Amino acid sequence: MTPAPAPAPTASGASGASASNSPAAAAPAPGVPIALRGLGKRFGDASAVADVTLEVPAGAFLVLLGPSGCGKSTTLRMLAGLEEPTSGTIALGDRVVADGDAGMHLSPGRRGVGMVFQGYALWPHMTVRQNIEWPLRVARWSAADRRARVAETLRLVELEGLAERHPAQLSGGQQQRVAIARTIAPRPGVLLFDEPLSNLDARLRVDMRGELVRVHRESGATSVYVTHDQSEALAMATHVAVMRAGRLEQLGTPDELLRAPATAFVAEFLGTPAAVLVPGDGEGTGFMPWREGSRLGMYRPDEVALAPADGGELDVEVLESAPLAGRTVVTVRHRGRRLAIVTDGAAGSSAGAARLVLPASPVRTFDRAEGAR
Ligand SMILES: Nc1ncnc2c1ncn2[C@@H]1O[C@H](COP(=O)(O)OP(=O)(O)OP(=O)(O)O)[C@@H](O)[C@H]1O
Repeated sequence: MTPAPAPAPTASGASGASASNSPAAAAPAPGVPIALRGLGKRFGDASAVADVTLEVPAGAFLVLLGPSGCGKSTTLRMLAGLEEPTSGTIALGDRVVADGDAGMHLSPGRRGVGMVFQGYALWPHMTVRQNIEWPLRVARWSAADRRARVAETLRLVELEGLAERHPAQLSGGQQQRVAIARTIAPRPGVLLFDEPLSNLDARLRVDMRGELVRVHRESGATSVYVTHDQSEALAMATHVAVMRAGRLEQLGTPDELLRAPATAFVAEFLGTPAAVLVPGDGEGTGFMPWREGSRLGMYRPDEVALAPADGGELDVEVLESAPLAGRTVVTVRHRGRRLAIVTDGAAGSSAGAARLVLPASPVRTFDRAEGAR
């Protein structure tokens, strides 16, 4: 990935008395590139994040993705300034905001970051307008600048008609939008999101994804978004950092991760359904599926087929079939591993013993021991 040229870092909205009375208050804040170098966090003897190095350009939408406990939230909290790294550095634009080795740590208010939490707490006694205006008052924006920015932010989140309501008079999704508006109002150069959609119902979650990405783009900020939901990550991200046990497993665009996963873990974590991984030995057309093999061959779920009678090379047990956009996802078990393949029509939907036909060679192979790390 080629980082975009770095724009001059902003003194940035959130803390800027400089924004007050200034025409600059009406200009979009440029996002800043984010660079983590050897970032680590220990809690006593336990390592929550270890040696994470990554860089994204200004305006990126970076998603931190991984299973529960892999260190996503801790990484985000270090970016926000809510946790101090125990090693490594965080740079926002040209500014190093935390250095774990040197014990240097800028407070959250001095970083130019805005954060949207899962449990967004709006002030219940304030109207929507007053809630959004609050951080601008704290940052000492002038009354005229505040009025203009609140109107602009209300338009951006499409809440113009609800400005005089109180939070209790809003739906969950509308409250979430107020929380987002309040965060982006001071024009932070970096927006941080910690599973902000997890309290919403499934339908609203999908609608809000699109809205969040639009708000991100129009705000001009660089965003970092934590989720364990891979479909959310793939739908929203310009860059995905897959984390595992505190470490960065792979950084790439959604397309790169799906086409060229660096590890078996990434291949199995991403995709609907995920790639089919089969133990065996050899490479390319020489790859032979074999139970004791030291490698894992990766195949695309729609290139593996159920074999006609007497055909096929891989004994499996069909567990279930489910429709997916006019095709069928067949879930099978092979030597204790659940695999899902995609077939046309409703073929092979009956449960029981079956065989699979594999393409002539796997897309790629992984070291099996590494995959099981
Ligand atoms: N304040 C703390 N004190 C001790 N250990 C902590 C603390 N915060 C997090 N951890 C540990 O650090 C590891 C990473 O936690 P973190 O919350 O970053 O994971 P996560 O990927 O965000 O998980 P989830 O998706 O479940 O929120 C976990 O093992 C967790 O128990």
